[in-house]
Amino acid sequence: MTSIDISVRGLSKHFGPVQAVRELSFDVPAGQVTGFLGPNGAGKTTTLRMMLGLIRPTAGQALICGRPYAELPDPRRTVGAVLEATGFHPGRRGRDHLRIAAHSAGLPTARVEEVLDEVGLSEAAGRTVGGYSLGMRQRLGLAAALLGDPQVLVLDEPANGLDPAGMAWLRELLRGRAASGRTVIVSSHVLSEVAQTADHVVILAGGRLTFDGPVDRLREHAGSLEDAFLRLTTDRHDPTAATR
Ligand SMILES: Nc1ncnc2c1ncn2[C@@H]1O[C@H](COP(=O)(O)OP(=O)(O)OP(=O)(O)O)[C@@H](O)[C@H]1O
Repeated sequence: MTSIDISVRGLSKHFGPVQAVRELSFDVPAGQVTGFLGPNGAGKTTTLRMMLGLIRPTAGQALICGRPYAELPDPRRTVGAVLEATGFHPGRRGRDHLRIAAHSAGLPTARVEEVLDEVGLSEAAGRTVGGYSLGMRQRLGLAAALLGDPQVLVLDEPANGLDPAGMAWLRELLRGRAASGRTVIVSSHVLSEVAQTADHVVILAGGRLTFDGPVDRLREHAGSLEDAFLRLTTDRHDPTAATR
């Protein structure tokens, strides 16, 4: 039986009158890449932030390895997350950013060179982050998330700023982690970006779940993946759309 590393149950979030996430329930299995998809404003980032305990749900809960994020005994080794490739000190070298992150998380600084190599930033590690491209900042964020070699990786739009070679590299890295039994959830508003990487897809529209199942089942919804995605994100009231 597949083990479940993240379970979301009845999760809702209102920001005043805005219903960002509505009664969302789904599981993220271990050993797979789960694509978390939906158009702009669908509620993806809000859901990921609730998973990571950064915002409080209006209702429901998200559990990681059976517990709310705040109750994980060793969160840095359990979950690595990249929500946005910002917040880096521009005058700090890439390597120093990771050393500080490792130190403050109680992780061995020896991991820094390993993750730099893993994300292809070893050569640029001595340069200050202010001179990094968006793609390089994405790689640095990912390196920080990998420091604790976590079981679960949560990535919000990690392909932003990556060139085609960078996308191919990211795909391989995520597939490799899933193949070693770890869990990856990766959000995107572009289906084609994750279709080749994901085994499992969760789609949101207007804060609601419209699809939850294997990528192959998504293909059965329409002639092409793009048609399926459009159908599932523009016709929110189709009662047959949400599948398990
Ligand atoms: N702090 C906030 N205050 C008020 N409204 C918010 C807040 N955060 C998100 N929202 C609203 O919640 C809805 C969902 O936003 P969210 O960022 O979760 O969507 P998303 O699917 O991640 O979109 P994108 O692909 O554009 O990043 C949007 O209508 C957004 O404007």
